[in-house]
This record gives sequence, C-alpha cells and structure tokens, in this order.
Amino acid sequence: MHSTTQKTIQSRHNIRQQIRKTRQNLTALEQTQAEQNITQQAMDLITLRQAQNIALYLAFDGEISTQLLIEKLWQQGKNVYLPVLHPFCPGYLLFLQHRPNIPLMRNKFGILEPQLNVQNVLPVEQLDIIFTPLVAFDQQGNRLGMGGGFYDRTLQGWQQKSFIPVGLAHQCQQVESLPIESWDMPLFGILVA
Ligand SMILES: Nc1nc2c(c(=O)[nH]1)N(C=O)[C@@H](CNc1ccc(C(=O)N[C@@H](CCC(=O)O)C(=O)O)cc1)CN2
Ligand SMILES: Nc1ncnc2c1ncn2[C@@H]1O[C@H](COP(=O)(O)OP(=O)(O)OP(=O)(O)O)[C@@H](O)[C@H]1O
Repeated sequence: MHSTTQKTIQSRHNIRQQIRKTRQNLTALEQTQAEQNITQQAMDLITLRQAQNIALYLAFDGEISTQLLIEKLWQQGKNVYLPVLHPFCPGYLLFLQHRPNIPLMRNKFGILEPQLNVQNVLPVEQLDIIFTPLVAFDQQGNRLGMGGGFYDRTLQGWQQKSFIPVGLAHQCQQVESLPIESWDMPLFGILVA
C-alpha cells in the first residue's frame, strides 16, 4: 500500500473549526482541572514578574476559565482588567478594570464584559501582563485567535512596550505549526494546562 506521509497544511479556518470543536467537548472535570492548573502557573508568573495590573478575559466556547485566578488576584490586591470591544474603533479592544460584583453585559459575541465607563479604562501601556485567549498555538509561540484580529492589534509591537502577552490554553489546542500572517504577533509565552 502506498503510504502518504505528506502533511496537509490546514487553513486557518479549518484549524479554528477543528480545535474549537475539540475544546467544546472537554468534560467538566477536565475543565476544572485545567482551571486549577492554569491558576497556579499564572500566579507563579505574576509573582515572578511582580505584576500589579493584569489583563484577563472571561471564558467562552470552552476556553480555560479564569474565575479562580481572578478571585485569587483580588485577594492579593492586584488589579484585574477585561477586554471590551471598542465602541467606535472596530477591531480594537479597551481594557476596563474588573471588580467584585460590578455589572457585566454580553457583547455582540455573547461574551461578558464590564459596562463601558471611561473612568475604568486603563491604557495598555500600564498593563504588566496581558493573558490572552486563543484558539490554537504552536511550539514557536504563534497564536491563532477567533479571527477578529482584536489581540493582534492590541499586541502590535509589544516587544517595545512594558507588558508581556501570555496565552492560556488547553493542551488540546496545540498544533504542530500555524500558517502565519504578517500581522500575527508571537506571544511572550503560553501557559498550557
Ligand atoms: N473570552 C474571550 N474574550 C474575547 C476574545 C476571545 O477570544 N475570548 N476575543 C479575541 O479576539 C475578543 C472577541 N473576539 C471574537 C471574535 C469572533 C467571535 C465569534 O464568535 N465569531 C463567530 C462569527 C462572527 C459573528 O458571530 O459575528 C464565529 O466564529 O462563530 C467571538 C469573539 C474579545 N474578547
Ligand atoms: N495590526 C493590525 N492592523 C490592522 N489589521 C489587522 C491587524 N491585525 C490583524 N488585522 C486584521 O484582522 C483580521 C483577523 O486577523 P486574525 O485572523 O489573525 O485574527 P485572530 O488573531 O485569529 O483574532 P483575535 O486576535 O481577535 O483573537 C485580518 O483580516 C487582519 O487583516
């Protein structure tokens, strides 16, 4: 029989579809274990970097939950920020402070975000770590997101700025290598649970 060892180069669209499906199928137990594991890794990194202003995200679509991590950060007096879709710059994010019991609203994608209030916006230059959601990643630290380019724009030229972008991912989100576009920003690192 003729064995085809040729690697199929998948499109970004196909990778997104496939990994999102796999991620949605993780069990509740797998999700809980991943959350506990990632919380410990993230706390260690935050301590190491002496980070005070930390951007997180609220999970959807099977992403690793950040709830436990957020609670721990509040307990330690750290400032937590969440991405909010920019009201008049399409494709851009604002980062708003997240505090216990603040009102959250669903954006057009159904993701919870803080109510827009200019007083709670922090310029990205003042963030120490931006933990990013992602759909797929590879060994080189490349990141494939949901396809809106939101984090690519936010992370543009981060090497010259004062924050580091760190991805949070389930092991099942790793692929051998991602097809890269000119605007893709490699991450500082990726924590994998
Ligand atoms: N938790 C979390 N928050 C986040 C992101 C994320 O990836 N995860 N984002 C990271 O960028 C931004 C939102 N980006 C998103 C981009 C596309 C879709 C989405 O569901 N797209 C549909 C089709 C488009 C539509 O319904 O209009 C889809 O692919 O099925 C969702 C979020 C900001 N907040
Ligand atoms: N820095 C940028 N400036 C202008 N357009 C950009 C920039 N980065 C990405 N884009 C545009 O955004 C679109 C989506 O990009 P891409 O598919 O890489 O998103 P993604 O990384 O998967 O999504 P996200 O970052 O929201 O999770 C592309 O069409 C690209 O042209």
